[in-house]
Amino acid sequence: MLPNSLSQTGASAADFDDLESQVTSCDRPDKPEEACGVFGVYAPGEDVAKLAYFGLYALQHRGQESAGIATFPKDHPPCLHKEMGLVSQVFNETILNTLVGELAVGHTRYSTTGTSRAVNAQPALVPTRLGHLALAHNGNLVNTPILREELLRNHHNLVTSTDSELIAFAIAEAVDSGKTWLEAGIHAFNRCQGAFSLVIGTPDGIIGARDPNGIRPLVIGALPKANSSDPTRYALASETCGLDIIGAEYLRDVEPGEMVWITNEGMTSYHWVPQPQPKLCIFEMIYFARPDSVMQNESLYTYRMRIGRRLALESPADADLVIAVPDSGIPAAIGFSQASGIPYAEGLIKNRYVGRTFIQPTQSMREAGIRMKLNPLRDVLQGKRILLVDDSIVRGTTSRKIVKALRDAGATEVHMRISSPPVTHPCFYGIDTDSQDHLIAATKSVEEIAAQIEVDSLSYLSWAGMLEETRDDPANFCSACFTGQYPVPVPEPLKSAKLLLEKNFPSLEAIASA
Ligand SMILES: O=P(O)(O)OC[C@H]1O[C@H](OP(=O)(O)OP(=O)(O)O)[C@H](O)[C@@H]1O
Ligand SMILES: NC(=O)CC[C@H](N)C(=O)O
Repeated sequence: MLPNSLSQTGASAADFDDLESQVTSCDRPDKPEEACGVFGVYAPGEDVAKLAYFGLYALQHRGQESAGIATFPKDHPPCLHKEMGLVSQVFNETILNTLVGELAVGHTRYSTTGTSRAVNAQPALVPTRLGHLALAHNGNLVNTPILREELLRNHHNLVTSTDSELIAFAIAEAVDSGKTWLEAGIHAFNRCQGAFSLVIGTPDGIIGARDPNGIRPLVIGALPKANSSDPTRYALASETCGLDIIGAEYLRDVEPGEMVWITNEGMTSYHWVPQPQPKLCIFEMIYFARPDSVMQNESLYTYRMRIGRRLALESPADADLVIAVPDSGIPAAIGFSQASGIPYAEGLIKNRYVGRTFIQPTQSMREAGIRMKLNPLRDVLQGKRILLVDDSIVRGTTSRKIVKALRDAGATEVHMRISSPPVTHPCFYGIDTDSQDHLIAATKSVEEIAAQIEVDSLSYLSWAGMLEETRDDPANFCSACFTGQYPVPVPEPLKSAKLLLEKNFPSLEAIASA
C-alpha cells in the first residue's frame, strides 16, 4: 500500500518506488482537462504557509489530485506537507502551524507525467550542497525519457515518475557542481524541452521561471504593506486570482524565458533565453484559467464575453433563450445573448461540490451521468428553443448528456454554439488531453458531431475569430489543440502514444481563411 500523505522535515520523498510511468499518464477517460497550479511567497514575519494555503485555494481549479506546501525557516531545514486530495482536504490549521518559515512554495496537481499518487505530489524536495530546494511545476516536458536517463546515469536517487522531479534534480546536479542557484537554474532550464512555469524555494530565496515560450502562465504580485517604508514582499502565482485572495497587487507576468529571484533584497530579473518566442496556451484563456484572472491585460470574463459576442455574429440561430453550460461557458453565453438579443437564463444548475472525490459513484449514479453535476431547470426550459453555449467540446461525452437532459426537461429545440474551434489534437504541454482518437472533432465533421450529440444545429467559433478577439499577434499563442502546430517539437514515443490519426487536417492557412 502506498501512503496517501508525505509530511517531512528536511528529507526528500524517498522510499516509494514509482517509476512505472515515464510518459504522459492518461489513465482515466473521464479525467477533466486541467493544468497544475503553482504558488510562491517570500514574506519573513508573515504566516507564509497560510498565504500559500489561500493562494492554492484560489488555484484549486487547476489541479484537484494532490496538493502540497513547502516552507523554509531561516537556518533550518525546510518543512513539507503534501497529500492526495483537494487543498481543503490536505491542510488544516494544525498542519499549517507546523509549516513555519520565511518563504513558501505550493502546488495543486493535475498529473500529466507520472501517475496520480502521493509520491508524485509536489513540491518536489531535493537536497543540494546549498540546502534543499522545493520545486513546483506547471507544464509538461517533452524530453522526459532523455533527461531521466541522463540523471540516472549520474546516479541520482530519483524517487518519483514525474518530469518535475527531473527539473529539480537537474538544478541540484548543477548546484553540486559548484554553480550558484541562478546559474544552476539556467543550466537546468536549458536541458528541459516543453512547458514549464516554475516556483522554486531555496534557503536563500524564491526562483520564478517560465520556459522560452511561456506556454503556461505565471504572475508576480506585491503583498500589501503595513507601512509605506516597509520593503516590498513578493508573491508568484499561476493566475492573478491567486494574488487577489491574499490581497497582493498584480505587478506583471513573469515573461517567457525570464527568471526572477526574490530574496530579502527584493526582486531581480534575468532573461535566460536570448530570443524568447511567446506562445501562451490559448486554452488557458478559453477554459482553464478562472474568469476573474487577468491575462493579456483584461479579465478572462471580458475576453470570454467578447468571443461569445463574436460567436453570435458568426453563427446566429433562432431561439427563445440562451443558456450556458456552467461554469466555463457562462461568460460566452452572456456575450452571445448581448449580441443576439436573445434573453440569457440559467437553465442548468451546477452542484459545485462535485469535485474529484475518492468515493466512486454507484453504477446507477454513473448512469444518471451528468446529473451528479448539472441539474436542468424544467420550468425554465419547458417548451423553449434553447441556444446552448459551451467553451469547448473535447470528447463530446458531456455535451451529449446535457442535450438529452435539456430535451427531457422539455426543451423543444437545442442549438449548440461553442466559443472555441474544434479540438482536433492532444496537448503535450501540461494538459492531459485524451489521445487523438478520443477527440470527437479529430474523427468527425461538425455535422457528424451534431448528429452524435443530438442537437438541432451546431457551430464552433472560427479559429481566426478566436485569435482576432485576443487583440494580440496570433503568433504569440500556442493553439496546437486546434491546429496540430506544436511550437516545441514532440519527439517519439510521446508523439505516437497520443497522435494516432493520419487524417489530413486542414493547413493553418486553410483554417485561418475558413
Ligand atoms: O467534451 P467533453 O470531453 O465531455 O468535455 C468538455 C466539457 O468539459 C469542460 O467542462 P467541465 O466539466 O470541466 O466544467 P467547468 O466548465 O465548470 O470547468 C468544458 O467546459 C466542457 O463542458
Ligand atoms: N498539469 C501540470 O502542470 C503537471 C505538472 C507535471 N508535469 C506533473 O505531472 O506533475
